[in-house]
Amino acid sequence: MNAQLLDGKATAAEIRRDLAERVAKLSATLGRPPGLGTVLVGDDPGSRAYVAGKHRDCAQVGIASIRRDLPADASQQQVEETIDELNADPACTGYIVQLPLPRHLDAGAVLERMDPAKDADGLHPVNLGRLTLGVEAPLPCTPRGIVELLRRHEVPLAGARVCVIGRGVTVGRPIGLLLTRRSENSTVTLCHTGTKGLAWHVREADIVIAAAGSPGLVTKDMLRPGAAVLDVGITRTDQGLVGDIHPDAAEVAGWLAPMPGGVGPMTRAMLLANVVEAAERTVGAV
Ligand SMILES: Nc1nc2c(c(=O)[nH]1)N[C@@H](CN(C=O)c1ccc(C(=O)N[C@@H](CCC(=O)O)C(=O)O)cc1)CN2
Repeated sequence: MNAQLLDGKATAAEIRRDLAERVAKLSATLGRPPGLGTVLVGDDPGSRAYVAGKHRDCAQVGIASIRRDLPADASQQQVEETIDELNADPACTGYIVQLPLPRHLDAGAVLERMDPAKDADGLHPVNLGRLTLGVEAPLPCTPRGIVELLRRHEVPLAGARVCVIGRGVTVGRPIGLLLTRRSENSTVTLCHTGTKGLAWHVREADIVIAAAGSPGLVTKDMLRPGAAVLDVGITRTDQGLVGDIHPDAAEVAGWLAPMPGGVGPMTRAMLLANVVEAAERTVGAV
């Protein structure tokens, strides 16, 4: 079987073109462009690269960038002061705190201190609560990107059996909430390190979303032929970046979102969409 490519790079480029038009209109209405803030603590190369990518994307669609970089030994108080500053800054439409934070910091307390209306990542407890209740809220970027990618490639969602691997807060937990909404109507099994018989769960699934950070975890023998397979795992090795989906999976998958080029670019595009929508809300356009 030749898997159909779920091309996140091309899809994200389409989304950015649409967003650039909306940003131009918003900038005219507001008298200034919407602004995205980022808070980066420390010098993890991956996190630095993701933040740099976010600001490049902003420049491409006309969103202003506000960047706050703090040293790896920044205190909880310093980080929280930065949050207070962005909460109060009228030029900042929305912002994100790049995760993970260094271990000495209380990430939960940092996220909770954000103004939920400026939470461009949809990771504030209030917004995750709204998502749980089915009330409108900014959606976490990777899960939103996954749903958008599946929809735009017409992968059937209603009634689909979805196996999610990984229970992290940015992907695994919220993707189940999105896919089980009435509008998606999928049935989700959330697998994690305590799951017995992972291969059995994967084989039952029409859609497999691997976000475990375990290189090559899902192999072709585990998959139902024709399944849609999305690789969200990224592990940095001496050989480069490695995903959770073994390359041989392409032989049996019906659709494949590879790493790189699948879900990652969609994560970036959805962050821009969240900022644009937050700005549109301030002018009553949505
Ligand atoms: N505050 C947040 N922190 C983190 C998030 C998040 O959504 N919000 N997600 C990840 C990191 N991330 C964005 O922040 C992210 C990860 C990967 C990609 C991406 O485009 N990946 C490429 C491959 C990697 C590369 O080229 O370096 C791809 O898949 O094509 C974008 C954003 C954790 N932290």
